[in-house]
Amino acid sequence: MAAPSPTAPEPEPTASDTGENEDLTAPKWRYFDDELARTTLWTKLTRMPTLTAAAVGWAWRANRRDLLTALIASSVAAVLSAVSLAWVTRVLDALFSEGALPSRVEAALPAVAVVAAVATLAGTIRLVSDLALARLGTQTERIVELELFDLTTRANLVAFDDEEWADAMYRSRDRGLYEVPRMVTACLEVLSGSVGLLSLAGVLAVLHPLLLPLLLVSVVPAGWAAMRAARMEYEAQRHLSTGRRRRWILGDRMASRDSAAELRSYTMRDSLMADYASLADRERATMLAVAWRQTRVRALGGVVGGAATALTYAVLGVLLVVGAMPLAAVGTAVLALQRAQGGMQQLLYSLNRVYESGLYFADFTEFCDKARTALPPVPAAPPPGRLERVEVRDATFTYPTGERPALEEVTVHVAAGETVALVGENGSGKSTLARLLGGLYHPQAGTVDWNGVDYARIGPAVCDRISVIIQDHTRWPMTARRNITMAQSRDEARLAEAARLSGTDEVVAALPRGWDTLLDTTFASGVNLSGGQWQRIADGRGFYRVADLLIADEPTSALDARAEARFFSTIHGHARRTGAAVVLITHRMASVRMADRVYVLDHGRVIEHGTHDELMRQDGRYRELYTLQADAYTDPEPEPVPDP
Ligand SMILES: Nc1ncnc2c1ncn2[C@@H]1O[C@H](COP(=O)(O)OP(=O)(O)OP(=O)(O)O)[C@@H](O)[C@H]1O
Repeated sequence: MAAPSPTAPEPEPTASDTGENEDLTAPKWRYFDDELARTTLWTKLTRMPTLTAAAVGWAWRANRRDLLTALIASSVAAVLSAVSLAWVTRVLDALFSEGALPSRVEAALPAVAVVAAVATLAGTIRLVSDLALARLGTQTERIVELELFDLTTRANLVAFDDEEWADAMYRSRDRGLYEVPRMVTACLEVLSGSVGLLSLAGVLAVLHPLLLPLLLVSVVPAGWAAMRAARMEYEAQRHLSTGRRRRWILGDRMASRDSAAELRSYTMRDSLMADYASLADRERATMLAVAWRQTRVRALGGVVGGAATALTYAVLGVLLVVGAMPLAAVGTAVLALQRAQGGMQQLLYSLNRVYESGLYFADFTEFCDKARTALPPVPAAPPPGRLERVEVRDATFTYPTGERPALEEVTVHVAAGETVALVGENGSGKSTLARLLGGLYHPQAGTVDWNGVDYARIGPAVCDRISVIIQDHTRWPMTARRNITMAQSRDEARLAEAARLSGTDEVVAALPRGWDTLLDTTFASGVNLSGGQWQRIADGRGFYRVADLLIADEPTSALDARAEARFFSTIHGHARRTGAAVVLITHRMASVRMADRVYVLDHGRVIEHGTHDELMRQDGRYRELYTLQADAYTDPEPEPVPDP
């Protein structure tokens, strides 16, 4: 396709160019939204026992004393407030009795004292319960977090390449982590709310059995309206969530340092602002519509509820007139019904929360169970000894999402004191083989042995003897020192040596606080490094680790020419200097020459191997790749100068 001429007029950006019409399909973390939208109150009620039991289990593990305190205190407080109500009848009895007002008030005083004392006690106990509940929430959050990260940091690396597993982990981290404590709190609220309602129902039943159906009639309309309004809000949030996330991402791009340069050079401002405004308008319109519909539902609930309350009071009036209930009992019943209405609304709200959080909670526990199956097996062999020889034999490895093997029947070996190079074109399987050698992946067929013992039998302990300079190294948000020492103990002499070998010494010399400089610009004292400087840090990390096998995967891709030359001369001497085995992956063919052996990979298979000289004589892929690169550095033949 011909490139547009620089003078041609710019075509107007279309809606899809600006992202307006992009398909904002529901993201994976809104996994349960459709299910939530379909479920009825009955489904919620039937799933309550299982969900509650599981949540109480977590709370029990978090802090059983707080759990018991919250449970007992909230139930006692609920019962006590019903008891105080029962005593209100006596107060009213005394006040409505025959006689002079002062003597009636005097007669009511003991009951008033009891009501006040019981209400104060109930309030105090409720405070204790609230405190225990708040403590329980944070403690549950803590153990849930620890459980999740314990599993994610121990699971086999290959699990992260499984899309389903990765999605489940994302959901667990994104929602599960905070839904579990919410679920615990909501469960306890449902339990105490139920006790409260039961106690109030008991008071009403004592006053007159007919009051129980009246209670139901008076709370149902308001409860229904509350549920409907909550559902509307929830569905609107669900509908808006993807757009919101997109708006959030756009906002981030417009305010972040990383995208600031491209935003300006590609003049993206107007287009991004337009996208942002259109998403914000859509959100505002939806929320206004919801507010209006909620108001209508609440009004309807209010009218029907008002009618139901009027009916209730009418029945109470009839009971009073026919002498079925004394005036004092009717007064208490009015109070009890009002309290029960509030309690019922709160209970329905908590029930809804239990169910919503419960779905994410169940997903979280399912993920934990799944993650436990992805943990490395218990080692069947003792920790490995000093390396003599690592050997990959007939190894075949396929990624969980891979359609074909990334490595097929690969056999390579490296002995202590040797340097072996892996070469091949992009995607030929070099990094995958490096990860097999590093004990990070295990082949589905064939073996990887350390001194003749299968890595699978040794378990993660094999990593203690290996140092890997990873191609996509991590920029750890820690000090320069910790970026090199990582989890190993601090050794200044080794640190200085690793820094010298990798060129990190030059980087650190220019840092404001030297080794103690924080390499993370999200903190005020943090600094930013260039890509090549980060590469030096990653290389230094590889040299610092005391290891029998050093695997360097593209360790110089970001280095300048001088740093690269120094690195290769260092790494070639490393095996001889330390007695370690070195596996080097690089596209710089000139630096492969010095390796003791070179393996050439193609489509996951080893197609050639030998020394540089042997491979050059074979006239195969190695020679082709080597010559291609060497030619690029050779001056073209000078054109013959024509005779004058
Ligand atoms: N996480 C993954 N999930 C699925 N397939 C993967 C994954 N990582 C790599 N692959 C595939 O495995 C094959 C080998 O990839 P690998 O990274 O080992 O190649 P490489 O030789 O190191 O490439 P490069 O020179 O580009 O670094 C490729 O086809 C790649 O697409």
